[in-house]
Amino acid sequence: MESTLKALRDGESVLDLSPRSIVSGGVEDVYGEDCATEDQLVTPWNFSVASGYSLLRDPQYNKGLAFTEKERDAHYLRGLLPPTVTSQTLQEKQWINNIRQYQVPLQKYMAMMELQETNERLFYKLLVENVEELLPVVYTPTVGEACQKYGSIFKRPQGLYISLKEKGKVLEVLKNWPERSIQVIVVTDGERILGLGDLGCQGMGIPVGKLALYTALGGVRPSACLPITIDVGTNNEKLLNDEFYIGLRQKRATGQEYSELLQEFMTAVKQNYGEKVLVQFEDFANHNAFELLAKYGTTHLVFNDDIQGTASVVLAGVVAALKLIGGNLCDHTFLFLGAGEAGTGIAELIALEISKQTKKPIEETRKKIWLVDSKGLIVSSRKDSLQHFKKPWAHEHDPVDSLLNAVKVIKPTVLIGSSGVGKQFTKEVIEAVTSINDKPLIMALSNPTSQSECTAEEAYHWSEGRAIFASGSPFDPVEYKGKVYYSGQANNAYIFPGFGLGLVISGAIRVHDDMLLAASEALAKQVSEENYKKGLTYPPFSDIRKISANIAADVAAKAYELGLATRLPRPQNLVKYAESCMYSPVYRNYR
Ligand SMILES: NC(=O)C1=CN([C@@H]2O[C@H](COP(=O)(O)OP(=O)(O)OC[C@H]3O[C@@H](n4cnc5c(N)ncnc54)[C@H](OP(=O)(O)O)[C@@H]3O)[C@@H](O)[C@H]2O)C=CC1
Ligand SMILES: CC(=O)C(=O)O
Ligand SMILES: [Mg+2]
Repeated sequence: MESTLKALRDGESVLDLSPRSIVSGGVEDVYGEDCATEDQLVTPWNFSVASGYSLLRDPQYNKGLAFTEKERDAHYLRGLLPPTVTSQTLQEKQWINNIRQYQVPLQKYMAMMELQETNERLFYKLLVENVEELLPVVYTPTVGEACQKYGSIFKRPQGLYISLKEKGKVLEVLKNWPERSIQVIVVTDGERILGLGDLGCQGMGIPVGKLALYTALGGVRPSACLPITIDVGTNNEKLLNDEFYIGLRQKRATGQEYSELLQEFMTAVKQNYGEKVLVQFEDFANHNAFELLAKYGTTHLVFNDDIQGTASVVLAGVVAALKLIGGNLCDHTFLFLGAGEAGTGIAELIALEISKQTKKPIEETRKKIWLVDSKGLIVSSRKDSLQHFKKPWAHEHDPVDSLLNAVKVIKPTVLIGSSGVGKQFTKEVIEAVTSINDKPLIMALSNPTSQSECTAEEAYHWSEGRAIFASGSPFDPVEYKGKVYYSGQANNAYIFPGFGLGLVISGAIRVHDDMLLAASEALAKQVSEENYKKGLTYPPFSDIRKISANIAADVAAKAYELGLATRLPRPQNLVKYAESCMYSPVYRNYR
């Protein structure tokens, strides 16, 4: 046995070693796995060059039946594949046919994950070319269900898990990841997964899904993307008692223990990947999210998707909607249900944009924006007990206990849902906002679909077809009184892939609010007359690669303008440059 292992190590041929009977019965295998008794140690052998069998099992290089005759000869694939040679296009057709046969969304999700794990380029080609159909599968709403059931559907690990057990060893853990040149990290601690709450370690579905979109929608190479889940425990009793739960079985660590792990993580990230790696915080609970962004925003290239990406996408949708609802941004009155990351993040960016447009101080422009939280309208008499991120929105007003009453007294022209709680835009609420406006702009941002403040059907029916509606998770077109209504998807997926690409291609070292405004403007500009005619305030996702290239170009331009870009000299045509940097999932030929 030892001689066999030595031969393998030394690269000698072991193919002539015929299996021999051994004393304990059975047949000796050359790797020593099967013949070892359970208490003996075995060596987990692997080959370092992807060829033959290992090439077929390498998701980065596998092409399945699309390996050419020449490649089959050159890479020891003869006999490992049936004789047919197919094209990537035919494989795509086969996969989409198969996926369409699954009735259950979670089965579609699992099939897509299986493809990602076995043939990465085919996965991305399928996703890029069927983006409107497959986005709801790999992303919201289905990813929400996948996270809830992550433990029971778990097959192979994806991404990197950093738990409290790794405290003091985070740099070593990062070094276990097979790729060295990482450009984008999406990290969660699983405490606020969509509107589904604390899913602990099972939140991993979110960084994995977001990074799949970084590649498919924004063209960042998959090997440059690293999904990370930081596991500090969970307060979700159901998961703690679930035999299939994959995370630490303890209550969440908080305070110093939490911040020390995060500090170690952020330090290790910079040490391992350098100054220009983008860290996207995703689905942290708001009691950590704002603090992490403020703390690391000055020392790292960090971006909070829920606060900043959402703000940028919603501002774009509101600006685009002005063509349909009339007026300038400063003429509108905004009312939010939900004053957390998404709500206050959006509110602040709208106030900033109005301030820039009107040259009025932001303290002034905030006054047209009102927020309702679980305790009612945020007003000055509540100021002392409010979390810090709500305080700027505590305007002078009598207390108002409910959303419906807030609509009646504030008389908003724009109603935005960012509460994480479904069905809050009731018939009465939508009727009230419709009674004030000819065309009310209603955005139900909460994900997944089950948490949406209302459905598209409810918005159009209860407003008698007058609402301009967009939602965080997609809804099918709705027919009302013989007319078909199309709603847009107000989701940060429009922004973060292009935004991140812009940071990466310019070598930006910090994120600045003006970049968010630039991304927002770039997105709003992409809404065409044809989209407006359908009542849409976002362009279709089918154009997302072009949209992302435009967003990336404008974000990069802003980074150069602000002196935050390090990739010099600045490319002349940033759109073309962004496009040229984008990953294409078409198969490569192997020599
Ligand atoms: N479409 C998109 O692109 C995005 C959508 N989202 C979605 O937005 C939702 C919220 O996310 P986020 O802001 O990060 O969450 P947070 O937990 O930070 O904020 C939630 C807010 O909603 C309030 N709230 C909760 N329940 C009610 C209720 N019954 N009535 C009134 N207010 C209520 C909370 O009030 P209190 O403070 O009093 O507890 C809090 O202010 C999620 O569903 C998420 O999926 C988020 C990011 C992007
Ligand atoms: C879309 C998103 O980031 C969220 O719902 O949290
Ligand atoms: Mg999120």
